[in-house]
Amino acid sequence: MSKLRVAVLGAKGRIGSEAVRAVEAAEDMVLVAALDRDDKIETLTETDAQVAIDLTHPDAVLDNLAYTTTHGIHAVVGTTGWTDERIAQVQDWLAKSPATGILIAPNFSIGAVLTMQFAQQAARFFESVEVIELHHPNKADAPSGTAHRTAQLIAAAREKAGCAPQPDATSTALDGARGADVDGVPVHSVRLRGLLAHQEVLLGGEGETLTIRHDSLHHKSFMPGILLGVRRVVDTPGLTFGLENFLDLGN
Ligand SMILES: NC(=O)C1=CN([C@@H]2O[C@H](COP(=O)(O)OP(=O)(O)OC[C@H]3O[C@@H](n4cnc5c(N)ncnc54)[C@H](OP(=O)(O)O)[C@@H]3O)[C@@H](O)[C@H]2O)C=CC1
Ligand SMILES: O=C(O)C1=N[C@H](C(=O)O)C[C@H](O)C1
Repeated sequence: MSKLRVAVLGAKGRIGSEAVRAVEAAEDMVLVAALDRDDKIETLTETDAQVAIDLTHPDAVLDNLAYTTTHGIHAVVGTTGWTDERIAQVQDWLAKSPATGILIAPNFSIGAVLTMQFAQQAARFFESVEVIELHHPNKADAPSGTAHRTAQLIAAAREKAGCAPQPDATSTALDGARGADVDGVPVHSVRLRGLLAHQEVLLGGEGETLTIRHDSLHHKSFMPGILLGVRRVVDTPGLTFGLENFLDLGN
């Protein structure tokens, strides 16, 4: 069986450099390009890349996807900063290149994906729910893509179940004290030297609380998900949002 021809964009970055090692170590893949800022993206077509893994920056990812999609190169995207408008733009490009697949995953770690699933399941049973994400201080975006997605999933589950708005008597607050409001769910961002990527979902009801916590302690935690994404995206045309779609979770 021929090996998948894979390129990494953001190859010198924290997660990109780990992805380069993971692709090199994968028996069914060959690394054909490792590009970073200022490298020319045309290398992707020159090296006949089948899949590009984008781990760059929210400011760079759309230009990269414009190129890959136009040239029929599948993409596995970990870069954050996704809004409805940006996703609609990607869908437009895909409509003109219907055989191409793109996986955008807010988080490639299995534990983080499960955290999102558990939070979604639990959300309707508690009056209150808030999300705290904690990351290294070099992170560009806040809240994290994972926390943003977690809050969206929680809000959708609560709306579907007809939950009342969360209790909160705050009538005076410093700017930011109650976090960012994502569809009615407060999301708090901590940036702290020594951390990598961590998230807590706090749920509270009368006389009880439930805390769902996940910790990524090393960038290796994201690699099995990225490699799975590469293997699956080549047979999955169109946009897939979230690694859970490739995990056969049975829901
Ligand atoms: N989905 C997931 O599971 C995960 C997602 N991420 C996300 O991945 C992204 C990268 O994170 P991280 O590795 O920590 O960041 P880094 O800043 O360490 O790495 C990003 C790299 O991409 C380079 N870069 C910038 N623009 C381009 C471009 N146009 N083409 C190619 N390379 C470019 C940067 O260069 P320069 O330094 O010169 O700017 C840098 O080397 C973030 O959005 C982060 O949130 C991170 C971990 C897990
Ligand atoms: O920047 C990071 O480090 C991470 N980014 C992703 C996010 O914003 O959710 C995934 C993980 O949290 C690590």
